[in-house]
Amino acid sequence: MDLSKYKIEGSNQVYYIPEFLTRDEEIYLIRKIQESPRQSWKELANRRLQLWGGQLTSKNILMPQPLPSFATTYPDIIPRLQSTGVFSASAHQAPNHIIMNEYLPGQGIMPHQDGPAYHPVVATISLGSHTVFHYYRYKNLDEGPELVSSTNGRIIDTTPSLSVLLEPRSVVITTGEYYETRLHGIQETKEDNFIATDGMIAPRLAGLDVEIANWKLLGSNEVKDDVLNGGTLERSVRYSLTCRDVENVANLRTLLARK
Ligand SMILES: O=C(O)CCC(=O)C(=O)O
Ligand SMILES: [Fe+2]
Repeated sequence: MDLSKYKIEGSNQVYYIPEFLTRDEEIYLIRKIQESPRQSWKELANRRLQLWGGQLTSKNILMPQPLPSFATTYPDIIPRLQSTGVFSASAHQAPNHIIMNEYLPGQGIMPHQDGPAYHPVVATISLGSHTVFHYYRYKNLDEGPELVSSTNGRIIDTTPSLSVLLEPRSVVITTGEYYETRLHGIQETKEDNFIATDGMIAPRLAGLDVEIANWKLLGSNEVKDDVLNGGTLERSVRYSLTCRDVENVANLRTLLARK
């Protein structure tokens, strides 16, 4: 697959592919998720999630479990992600782990980094609803006194450095410094309002007043019209599949050594 045409302008290491899954595949996956037993969910304070492919130990070793057939076979998400080439240098040349997050309207995820357990590539598939995904950078120590928020003692610049509108069925692939040195997050809002431009320059997200960096790559004409004409998109329930390759996987030898 020629990924270069999906590169988001202004990023050089983030790719956006609309319609990565078909509508039928999306409907099937959402049905499988909604049919899953209550105990397969992990409840967090402000959202819930499932782990597909196993749990990580405190030392970042994956205790592997088979991925469900609705990730490997129908739809064949794993081979499809492999065909993009972004996992060709990872330990298993394929994602072996998926975090499936559920977001109700008004739910989001605080700016964070994904950490060292994974090969530094993440593919995030959206189902059911759009969202707006922001990348943030840390401030340099010499940049201004307005200390707004921090993690690990470092100050996060609260103005996103890149903002991407994720349509249902799309995948966004984060690599390079966007994985290794930036943070990412989703704001807790029930709707997204856009500021129209003349169609020659990027439309903007109201409130934060940042550009929608992937506006030229959007797949749905309805979404594109809304975004370009200063419309509003209401969020509905979104399921996201965060697909990564965990480098260290437990085998019999590592299991015995743990004792
Ligand atoms: O749901 C998303 O789009 C992002 C999820 C995420 O960042 C994570 O699970 O680490
Ligand atoms: Fe993340």
